Amino acid sequence: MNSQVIEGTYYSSVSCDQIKYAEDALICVDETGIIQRIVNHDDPQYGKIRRQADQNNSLTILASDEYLLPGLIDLHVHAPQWAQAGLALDKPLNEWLNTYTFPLESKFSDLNFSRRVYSQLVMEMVANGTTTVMFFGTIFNESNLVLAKQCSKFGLRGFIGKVAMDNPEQTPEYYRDLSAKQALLSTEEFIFAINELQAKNGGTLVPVITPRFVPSCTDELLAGLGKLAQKYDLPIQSHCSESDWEHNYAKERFKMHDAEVLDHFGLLTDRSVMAHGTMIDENDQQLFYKRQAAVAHCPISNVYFGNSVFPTKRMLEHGNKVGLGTDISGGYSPSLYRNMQQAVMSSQMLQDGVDQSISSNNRGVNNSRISIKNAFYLATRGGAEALHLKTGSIEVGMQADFQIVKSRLALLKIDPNDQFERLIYQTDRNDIKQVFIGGKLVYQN
Ligand SMILES: Nc1nc2[nH]cnc2c(=O)[nH]1
Repeated sequence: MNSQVIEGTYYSSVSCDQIKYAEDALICVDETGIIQRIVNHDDPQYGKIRRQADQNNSLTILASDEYLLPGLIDLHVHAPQWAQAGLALDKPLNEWLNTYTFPLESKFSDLNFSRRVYSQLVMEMVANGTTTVMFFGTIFNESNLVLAKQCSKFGLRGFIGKVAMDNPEQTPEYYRDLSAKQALLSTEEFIFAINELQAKNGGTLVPVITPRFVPSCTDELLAGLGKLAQKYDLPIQSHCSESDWEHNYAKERFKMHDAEVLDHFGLLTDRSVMAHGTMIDENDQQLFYKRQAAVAHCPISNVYFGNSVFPTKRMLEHGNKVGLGTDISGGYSPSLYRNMQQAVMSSQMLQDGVDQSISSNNRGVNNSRISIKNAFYLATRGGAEALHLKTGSIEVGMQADFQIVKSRLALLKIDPNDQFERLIYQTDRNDIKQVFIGGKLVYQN
């Protein structure tokens, strides 16, 4: 039984280079929120299915300048940092963390403050067409549960981590887990609490093992978190070789690269999503591939803190798993559209190089440019594959996570591929008319 039928033109990613497009299709969603059937205009059943849906009041008809797209998947968000999005991005990562970010995150022991920030953040993400998010919370479980409840309230699919950080040499006394043991206990309590909430509220709420990054954790904590991930078969998130500073820190402390350290402690698995990776080399890339671990590429944030451009094209060509992240608030924008645009722009700069005093032959890295289709893949299918979720594409059997986008300035008649490119470059929050998660309307503009 269809509980809902959407009639209109849709775009969906088929592979990293290919999109699917159909005009005036019927997207039929069953009562469990799964896409049950897609009926093309020339299908003999089209008229009958449309008529039935119309009679049942379950037909939504898109206007000729509206498009159905899959909901976007944000693989890297620091939820508490929404309160400072756009602040102090001229500082290097280490200074930004110590001067702005740790003091801010320490305020989330206040649950009223947490509620104010998280209700606005979750609403903002959904309004930007994002339907699944992998979040870092804070070290405070009660506050992390406020975030989880806000996700449930809006229906947002939330992967949420209690941040673990216990290294006295790299974290301030006012914002640190008391010990590795306490951080592990608190992580385990958080896993139980999220599982309970998920069982009660339904939707998708998943606890995530979250060592902040290698510098902020002791060996005991990293090892313990690796064991917890294995014991409960959970996703893992952290940062990996985000900047020169982080990359060199791992080399000094462990005589290894960040990726190898994470692997050594059992934190690089096929359920891992590691943010940034701007400094990873070919060996690290092979290791990610071998473990089937994903990278959350955060192109806006990388401009500020990355010290280099992530080699997206190289990773995709080697078959590595890659998705997209806003990295609020290393990235100032909650919009994955802004990040898709930036991913393409940054890749072009990697290809061309940026220092005009170097001859053009030697200035950049050949074959680095990605297309808007590649970027759309990262924000949809790539993210879903990283999280092992059946969402991110408009296909039978997938979750009905959708957005309806209104195209502006349709002044020219152009071909569907060009129209798609324009749509991804031009869309912003105001153009997103409706958002559905699991077939349920969760946002209306
Ligand atoms: N961008 C970013 N990198 C980090 N590395 C450790 N913590 C953080 C954080 O909050 N943001």
